[in-house]
Amino acid sequence: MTVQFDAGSVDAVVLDIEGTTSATGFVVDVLYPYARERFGALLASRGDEPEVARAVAQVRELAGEPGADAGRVEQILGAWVDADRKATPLKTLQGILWAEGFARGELVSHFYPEVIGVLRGWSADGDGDGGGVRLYVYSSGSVAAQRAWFTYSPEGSLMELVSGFYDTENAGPKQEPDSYRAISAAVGVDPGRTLFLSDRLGELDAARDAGWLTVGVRRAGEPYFAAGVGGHPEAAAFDEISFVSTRSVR
Ligand SMILES: CSCCC(=O)C(=O)COP(=O)(O)O
Ligand SMILES: [Mg+2]
Repeated sequence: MTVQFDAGSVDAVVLDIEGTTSATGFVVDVLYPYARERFGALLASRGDEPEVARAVAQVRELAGEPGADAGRVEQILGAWVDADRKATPLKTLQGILWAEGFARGELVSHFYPEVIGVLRGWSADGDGDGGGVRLYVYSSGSVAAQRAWFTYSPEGSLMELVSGFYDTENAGPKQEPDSYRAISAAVGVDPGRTLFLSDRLGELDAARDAGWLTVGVRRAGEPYFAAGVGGHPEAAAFDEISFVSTRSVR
């Protein structure tokens, strides 16, 4: 279905990644195994690095196992991956490994075919003055992972398109309205002029509760396709969403 907004009524578009800009299948089949195979070595040889140590302490706390050794922490992480649990310390540790994998050229991110071109158009607004909407990312994947995702795309770096990155650490859980309020405060854009694109109803509801505009992105084959997006406007792809000028030309 097509969704139109009045050009000038939206200042910021905030993007979910998995299931929205990009295929869940790629995340689950490529990224998850890549990190999982490397958790053991990370915990064994780099457990003293502050970011790793902090995440491991959070794993122990969340699991209620303060005495968990490195082997047990690895097991817990594996169980969370199997359940696709979006736990912040899991995402931190995955993000460290993915960012290094992208930088080494072992990973290249995935975007649905129309996404990059549409984002370029929204960002530039098509008239050459670069005065389009500002683009942000809000994903359960860590900011480090998001930055690598947009740096190592199949079309090279897209970092110039993105004005800021938010995750469950710097904004909060994605199904809580307060997380969206925190992002609004950080980016300085009116909630009513901020549009969130996501595949998950709980996230869309939370964003709407915070006063944001929403579009549910329902792509065939994605895990949340059947669940639908409730009463939110919906689009099957980014090129079904447009910003249309209604100003009359004299
Ligand atoms: C580059 S982010 C990796 C994807 C990921 O781990 C994830 O949890 C994405 O969840 P999202 O909130 O984008 O649906
Ligand atoms: Mg998603």
